[in-house]
Amino acid sequence: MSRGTLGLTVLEVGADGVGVITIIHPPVNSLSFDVFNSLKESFEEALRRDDVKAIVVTGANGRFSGGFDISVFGKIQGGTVRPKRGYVAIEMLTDTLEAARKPSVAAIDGLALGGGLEVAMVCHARISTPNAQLGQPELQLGVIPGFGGTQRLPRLVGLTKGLEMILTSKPVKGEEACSLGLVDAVVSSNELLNTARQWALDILEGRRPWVASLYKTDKIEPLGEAREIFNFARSQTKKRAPDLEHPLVCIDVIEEGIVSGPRAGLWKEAEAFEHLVLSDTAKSLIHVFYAQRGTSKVPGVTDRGLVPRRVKKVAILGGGLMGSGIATALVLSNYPVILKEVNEKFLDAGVNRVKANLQSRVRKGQMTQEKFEKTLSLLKGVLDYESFRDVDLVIEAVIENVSLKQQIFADLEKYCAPHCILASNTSTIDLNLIGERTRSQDRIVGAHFFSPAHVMPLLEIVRTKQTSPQVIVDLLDIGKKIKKTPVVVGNCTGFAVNRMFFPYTQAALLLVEHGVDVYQIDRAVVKFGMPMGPFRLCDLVGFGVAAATGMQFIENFPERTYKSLIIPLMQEDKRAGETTRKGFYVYDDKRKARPDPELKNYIEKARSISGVNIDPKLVKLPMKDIIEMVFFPVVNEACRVLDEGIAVKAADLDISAIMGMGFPPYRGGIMFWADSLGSKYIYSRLEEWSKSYGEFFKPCSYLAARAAKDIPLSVPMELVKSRL
Ligand SMILES: C[C@H](O)CC(=O)SCCNC(=O)CCNC(=O)[C@H](O)C(C)(C)COP(=O)(O)OP(=O)(O)OC[C@H]1O[C@@H](n2cnc3c(N)ncnc32)[C@H](O)[C@@H]1OP(=O)(O)O
Repeated sequence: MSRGTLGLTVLEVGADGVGVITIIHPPVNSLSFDVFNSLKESFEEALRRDDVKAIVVTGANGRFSGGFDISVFGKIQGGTVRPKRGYVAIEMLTDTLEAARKPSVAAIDGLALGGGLEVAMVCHARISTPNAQLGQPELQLGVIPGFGGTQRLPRLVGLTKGLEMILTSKPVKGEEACSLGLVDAVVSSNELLNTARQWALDILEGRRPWVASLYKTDKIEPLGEAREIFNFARSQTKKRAPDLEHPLVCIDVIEEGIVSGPRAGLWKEAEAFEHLVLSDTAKSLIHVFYAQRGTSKVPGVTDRGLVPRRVKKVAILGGGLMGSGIATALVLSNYPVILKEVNEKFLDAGVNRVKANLQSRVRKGQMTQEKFEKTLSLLKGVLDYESFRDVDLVIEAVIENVSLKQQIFADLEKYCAPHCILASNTSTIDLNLIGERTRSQDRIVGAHFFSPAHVMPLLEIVRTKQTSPQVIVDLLDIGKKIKKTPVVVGNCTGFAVNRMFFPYTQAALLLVEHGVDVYQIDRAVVKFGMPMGPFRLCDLVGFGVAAATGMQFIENFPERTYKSLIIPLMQEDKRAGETTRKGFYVYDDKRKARPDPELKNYIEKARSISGVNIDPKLVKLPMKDIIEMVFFPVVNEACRVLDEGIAVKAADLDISAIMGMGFPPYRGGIMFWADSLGSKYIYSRLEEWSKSYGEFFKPCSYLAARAAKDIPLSVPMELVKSRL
């Protein structure tokens, strides 16, 4: 047995002559250097000992391994750890484990991801359970598989599938892995170890093949064909992620192995990995990995030892777009749901929306007909509150009308059990106001979903000063169960995401009125990595929604509102965005957007009414400046949100921006990106623009204070106080 502080492996030798090496590093058995060193020692011991004839590698507590220990990336980036090139991939895995004179079999339960799968692939066979997940998700972290995965996976499953698995980062489950040739047999968890032991002995005695996957060639196409596959993958990758370097490097590395042989491929992989791990993209994506997990750690709430209560049944009020989307998300995660509407017609429409959402999954092959029936049977439509007595959570998703919501919450208090959580999906109305006519303030909470609610990954959990920590812990748990990333925020107009969205749209409108081309802004923003520009998004959301949300901000934050007339003028002409086929763009039958030459008339009219002149400096504004003028006001607002305590930490705003606004994850989120540019720089730019274009750009006091001492925006306040 070898021990390390960051995990270890244990070798146990059975009477059958099989040495079982177990990776132990909770919670996911990640592979730190301690684990690797211990793995090498355990292996060498197994090879030395005469009572060991064959080896099985497995992971403790039903998880093979979640891959290389991601926390080590930070140490490599910080220069405190400098791994020797090729040490793990070549010296250890290839020349010690794969080349061993005793056969080894990987017994995979739970997870074999990244480095975990790479360890499994150097074994001479793999047995997995049906639910095991096997994959190479490294590209999601801005790196490539670095322990031989680029070479072995394509040799086991074929080039096309290997490229697909690596480029999409999507894992496959046991059965599929078996049909692809990635694993050799699928058995239940109970049978896993015994089957793997026997398999290892069978290899030893020649009853099963002894395969070194690095040298397999039977699934690799002839060179000409392989090159075509690589070129196709390159062109698809460039289309999907034009700004990212690492997916293309990954294709080059795989190709090197096919063209020059797998050992050359391993060396190229090692070299590329070393370079990529230090890239800004990897730093950003690794930050996002931790930030995403950090959203469910809320000081004063999740550190009290509270256990989430079991939510057995949920009721939803309102079967509109939001209500039906939320219902879909819940039934998809096996929650029985009651959907309440005010009359049969609306109820039918609501239920049909849920049905359509589920049917679209069946059409896309993501759900069987049988599962569809079963999932839909979890939904029950009702017209009154009678069946609300045994629900544990209600989510109100009716129209944004204060008195209606107040009435609903007063009714809920009468009909629901005292423990039932009373949540509202409001995106604008103060929760204190909504609960004014109840005495249930401690169980009133916001559950703000984003449309379409069954697709968008973010859930804002909005707490008031009275919301009990238990209710927040319960909602965090439900959020995770329905596969959302929950972010806990304070109660204010717009919460975190809409607070950031508002200046984004406003800045874009301000620029247009001062002379920047609408389409140039959208192009710059898309080039920056957003899924679409602010104007295309306005068209998609519809001017009605955009204007209604805008009004909330104008009322609440008048001093920093830029009042553009472009949208109201278009609305006067019955242009409302994509639904009317005319907005900032015009749309054809297939909803394809084209620039509209008539748009300039509205812009000119808006300018003349508001007395705004074209600024020659802005007419040919470079891309970089467009991005800064659109996003620095967002940074400014994010600073206010943090300063007011609406968000708990900067990383939560990074996740809110990525999942709620579509901010490019490879830039690490809004605050992470801002810190890469520096608070001083952002402050000086905003200050300069506020002189030319008004209060809208005025840097807030949080930003000013940080800039004065050049302190990063994301450093927590407690750590900053002494420096300010
Ligand atoms: C050279 C090599 O090719 C490079 C690599 O191997 S890179 C690593 C590749 N592996 C990955 O990308 C897997 C990343 N992990 C995951 O996707 C998910 O954590 C998982 C599917 C393994 C488990 O998911 P889930 O059960 O929901 O638990 P989750 O909350 O995500 O993780 C549990 C804890 O394990 C940690 N963790 C997960 N994977 C980790 C890893 N590879 N390294 C270090 N910590 C890890 C998480 O940070 C979290 O810590 P916390 O409790 O302190 O917040």
